[in-house]
Amino acid sequence: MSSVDRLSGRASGSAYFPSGPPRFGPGLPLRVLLQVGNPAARRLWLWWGLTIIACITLGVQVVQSHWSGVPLRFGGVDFYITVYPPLLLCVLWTLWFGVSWGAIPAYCSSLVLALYAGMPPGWALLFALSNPLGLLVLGTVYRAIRMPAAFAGFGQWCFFITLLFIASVFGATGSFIWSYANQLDTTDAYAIWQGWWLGGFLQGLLLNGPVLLVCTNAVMRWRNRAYPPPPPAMMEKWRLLLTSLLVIAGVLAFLWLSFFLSNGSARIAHPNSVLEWQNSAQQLRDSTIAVYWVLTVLFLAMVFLGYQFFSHWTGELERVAQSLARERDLAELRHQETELARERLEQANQQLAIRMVEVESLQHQLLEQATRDPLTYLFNRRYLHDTLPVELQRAQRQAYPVCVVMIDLDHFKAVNDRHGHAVGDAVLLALAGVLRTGLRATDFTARYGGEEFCLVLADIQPDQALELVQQLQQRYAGLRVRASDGELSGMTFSAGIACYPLDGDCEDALLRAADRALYRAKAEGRDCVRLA
Ligand SMILES: Nc1nc2c(ncn2[C@@H]2O[C@H](COP(=O)(O)OP(=O)(O)OP(=O)(O)O)[C@@H](O)[C@H]2O)c(=O)[nH]1
Repeated sequence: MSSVDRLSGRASGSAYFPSGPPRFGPGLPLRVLLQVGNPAARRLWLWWGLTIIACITLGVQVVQSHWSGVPLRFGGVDFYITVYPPLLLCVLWTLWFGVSWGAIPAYCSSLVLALYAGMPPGWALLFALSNPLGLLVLGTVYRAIRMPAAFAGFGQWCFFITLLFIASVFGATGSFIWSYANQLDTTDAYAIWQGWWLGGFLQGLLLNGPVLLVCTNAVMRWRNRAYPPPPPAMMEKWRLLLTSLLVIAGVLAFLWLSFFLSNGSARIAHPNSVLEWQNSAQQLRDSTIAVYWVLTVLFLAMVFLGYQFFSHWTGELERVAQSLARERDLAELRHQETELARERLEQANQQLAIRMVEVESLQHQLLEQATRDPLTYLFNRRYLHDTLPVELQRAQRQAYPVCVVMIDLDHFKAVNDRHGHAVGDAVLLALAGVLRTGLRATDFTARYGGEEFCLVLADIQPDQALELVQQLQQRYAGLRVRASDGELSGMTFSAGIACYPLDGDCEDALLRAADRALYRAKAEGRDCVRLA
């Protein structure tokens, strides 16, 4: 049974006792008898009604047959054993279904019995309370402690015997009312009282005991099936308080009633004779001592029961507290672990995001390095070879011309030789600037070799391309590049133009055609542009 079930309070038989045989829980309320449509309620009506009738009949039979106080000699001492069959049935109903189920038949039978025996109605109403008082103690304590219903094991039998003894003593207080109402003398009163509680105790032990042993489990299972018990509630606390108060009240009432009625009996029996009065007084003293002995035993039994009760409850509470603490610790641990895992995951995610940015940047750098010329930062030859075929396919699909222009600087070696490589680089950078800014967004420039450049001009006619390249030549010629001994100016380049699809329909053919045109431009004096 989980703590959730405990907290939600769902009916589950016994939340504090997750497994094992059924236990005595709260009594079945009498109002279940109102559910007339319920077959279980009809069965209860039948059996309970029969019980009430049987109790009344048997009660009357007790008076008719003079069963109260059957003498029994044991160890030289006379005992009087009262046989009271209704109590047998009432004990069973009390334990199996609740105090009301046993107390009502017990009250009815005692009342009818007393009236039948001629007791005045006022006394009869009081007298009939004695057996229900004993049953109340029996049933309430059993339910408050929630004893197992199995009646197996030494401890449970000790508990049953002890409680049965107390219940019998309480139940026997009626004997004093009986003696007083029938004006019996003190000796008879104590004999009846003794027989009454001893008889109740013995018949409970010898006759109820075996029935309880054999039938309780089955009856409780039937009851739990027909009426699922509610979960244990804090109500048990006031049940405990009520039980304790009842026990104390019962003892006080017992003391008061016994001495009061005994004195009354003695006076009634010997109104004139002093000697007999003294004898009666002596008997009263002896009897008082006997009563104190009983009370001592009663007290010890209560201590035993109290100890059982508190050890049971403190044990249960400790177990529940420990289990809750364990669950709480476990939950805290799980929470901490989850938090830790969440933090680690967050850190890992952050690291991953940083790495992703780094990888993306590296990829970008690699792509740049792979496709750009490091000096001029124009595209390189590899990019040209990757892109030109794609551009030609697009031109083919959309049917527009593409011009490929090969540019080669004139006498560039002389620049290097005369001014040094740094100035040569500056010249290359200056031309790259002219090419980058002089073309449309759809065109691109690649550095083809050392001082060779290749332009790819989309959707342009050869004469337009010629015009464009000549403009570039003019801008290049107008550049001023700083050199060690002044400025370089009037620089020139030669160019050859090949056009798709006129001069070739693939990259190789176009490049070769443009190269040939360039060669012609060089051969024809440089600083000029030739069409393939
Ligand atoms: N500064 C510099 N020089 C380069 C670079 N790449 C190639 N060169 C030089 O470019 C020169 C090319 O010389 P040539 O092939 O003889 O051509 P040219 O001197 O321009 O003569 P023509 O092309 O016939 O007009 C060589 O001196 C190379 O060293 C570079 O990145 N930087």
